[in-house]
Amino acid sequence: MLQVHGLAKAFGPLQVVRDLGTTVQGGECLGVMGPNGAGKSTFFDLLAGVTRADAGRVLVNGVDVAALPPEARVRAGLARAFQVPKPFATLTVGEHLLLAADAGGGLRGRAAAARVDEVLALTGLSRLRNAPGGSLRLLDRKRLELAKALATGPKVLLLDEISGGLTEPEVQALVVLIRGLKRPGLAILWIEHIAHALQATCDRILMLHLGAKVIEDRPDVVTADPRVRALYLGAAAHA
Ligand SMILES: Nc1ncnc2c1ncn2[C@@H]1O[C@H](COP(=O)(O)OP(=O)(O)OP(=O)(O)O)[C@@H](O)[C@H]1O
Repeated sequence: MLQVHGLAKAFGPLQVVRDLGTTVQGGECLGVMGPNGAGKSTFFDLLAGVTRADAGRVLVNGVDVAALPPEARVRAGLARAFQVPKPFATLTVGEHLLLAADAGGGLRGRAAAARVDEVLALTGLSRLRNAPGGSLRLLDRKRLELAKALATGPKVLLLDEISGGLTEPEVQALVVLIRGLKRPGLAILWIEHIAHALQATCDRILMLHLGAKVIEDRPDVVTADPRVRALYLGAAAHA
């Protein structure tokens, strides 16, 4: 579903992403971890096309999207959900999703309405279909952020620290939701600092440090790896 080869980006003298590659199949979830400044957000920016890579290929279902602008990448099947959801205060939940199904998914009329119904059910938002965005509590704003990405009909879903700011029970609710999204036609990549959320959801974890891959393996293998433990303990010691 997603193949990344030789991705690289420097900001001036600072090499932020170095020769990064991975493959995420449909039905898989890849967790992305790393200390602050490791290059995680830049990695997603390069996938989504908001930052142009210096080198590398990004294939979505075999189609190289690396030269495309962000909106074309959404139409090619790449969708992203952000840490801080910013819904329109007066648009309803349903209206947000109709917009996403239209602008990002190219759907109109009954097809768009059917997509909205499906996504509302998947994300547990059916009861809030007519609620204005401004009235939602944080967890429901996170659900809406996810739902907007899903309404575009993605093949690859990028989750950018979407647990940020949630309480522990709310994180658990989000984990249940994301686990329920795993299906053959969808590859999920999830940047998160909350290790247990990734362990409960992801098939593999990719650990980044200074823009390069340290390890990519099963969650239990990654969390037991001495390099990973040193990185996180080191980060804690300097915090
Ligand atoms: N537009 C930019 N110009 C210059 N440097 C940048 C730019 N964007 C990011 N950086 C630098 O690139 C490095 C990686 O940043 P990035 O935000 O990708 O890390 P991160 O792993 O997502 O960190 P965090 O966990 O704190 O969000 C950092 O040193 C950052 O200061």
